[in-house]
Amino acid sequence: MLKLSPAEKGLKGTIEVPGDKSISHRSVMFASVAEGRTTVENFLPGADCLSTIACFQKLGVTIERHGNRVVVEGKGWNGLEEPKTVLDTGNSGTTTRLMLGILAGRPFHSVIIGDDSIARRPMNRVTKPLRDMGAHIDGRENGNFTPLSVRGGALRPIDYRMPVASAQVKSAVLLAGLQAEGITRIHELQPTRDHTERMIRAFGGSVETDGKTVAVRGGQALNGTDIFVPGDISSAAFFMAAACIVPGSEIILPNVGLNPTRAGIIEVLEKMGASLEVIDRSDTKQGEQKGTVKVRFSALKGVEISGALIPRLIDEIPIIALLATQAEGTTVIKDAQELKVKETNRIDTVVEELKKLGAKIEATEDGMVIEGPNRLLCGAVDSRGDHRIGMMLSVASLICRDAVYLENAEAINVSYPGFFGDLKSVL
Ligand SMILES: O=C(O)C1=C[C@@H](OP(=O)(O)O)[C@@H](O)[C@H](O)C1
Ligand SMILES: C=C(OP(=O)(O)O)C(=O)O
Repeated sequence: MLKLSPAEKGLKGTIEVPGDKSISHRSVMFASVAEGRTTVENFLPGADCLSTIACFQKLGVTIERHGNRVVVEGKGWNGLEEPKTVLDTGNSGTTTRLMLGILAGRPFHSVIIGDDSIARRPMNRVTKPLRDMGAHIDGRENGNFTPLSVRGGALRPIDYRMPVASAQVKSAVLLAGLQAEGITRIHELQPTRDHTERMIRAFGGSVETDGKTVAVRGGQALNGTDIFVPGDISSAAFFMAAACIVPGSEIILPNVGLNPTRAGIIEVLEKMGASLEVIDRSDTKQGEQKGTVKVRFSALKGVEISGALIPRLIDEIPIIALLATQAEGTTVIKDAQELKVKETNRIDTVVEELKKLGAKIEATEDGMVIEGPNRLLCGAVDSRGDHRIGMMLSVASLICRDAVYLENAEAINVSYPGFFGDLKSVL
């Protein structure tokens, strides 16, 4: 159990958060199926992205990592080989679902397993469209849960109307579509993060998008390239929130990814009245936006968050819930039922863990309602193996009346291995 003490003064300083998790996964996946060498700079060495590297190594791809620099020797789609052992995706939904899209078109057998959390997360959202495209996928409960076994092969394109707003589903179908003969078209329920689309273009491919529909032609050549991964806005969000709620704080976060399909947290903070500034905006070579975010302690007010905004901040909802406990008035989060199928049921875990600290928070069918501001107390809390819950509770401890004891803090390594070091640097 980790003892976390309240902050004695405002948080001050500069934190360069590690590389974006979504982009790091995709960089290794695309590099593995492209022709030639790809060098990835500022790769996130979190447990999830290391699972992606290990899986593609088992598929016969030469991948070397030196800290945050990864070099992949791609030999094209046909360079992937039948793995001799199971592919372990660990705690990573992104690895599991996107890799299924790649394996769906490969003419060999493979088996995917993950940890206990992955074993509870629904996979039929990807196995269904991939089966419709011609892949043979089986698994527990008719292919809904790991372990999953895949025998891929010749795929036909699909015109797919997504039943959920999920970038993982969209990306799995796009990766299968790149291997199908003809044009695969995906109609999104709501726009979701578009890193896969940007990555296809970065590797020399083409993809058409109009904000609602994404279309890709199969059989395109993808070529190795150099990738720079911007900092993860989902990781930066924990320090943005810490700065907002600890009196006297001022934190500077350079090099944060600001892709508009991911940057909903910035809009919410502005709506809540946070003192926040974005400067030095620029684009990476792969067309991902980035910039420096400066945040100061601020008086916050409650807001309503719903609809198309939800997919643009889905992973930030746990930390938004904490912010809401310190905001004047009521915060209502709706249309967020997808939270139930993350690493944990994030509606229940957020509500139950924050209640232990005295928060006025209630779960609803598709989100939560929070009343603020209220002083948080102290006590023992549990990440329950969910990295984002672990980081949210660590930030909460900064404003608690007394020490907080955090169980399963190591889960944070999934997306932010240096989290506690970075936090200490601004205390
Ligand atoms: O595509 C991605 O990289 C991700 C998409 C989101 O999941 P869904 O697609 O399930 O919404 C997000 O929650 C996850 O952390 C990463
Ligand atoms: C939901 C998450 O990741 P994944 O789906 O890749 O496990 C997350 O990082 O919050």
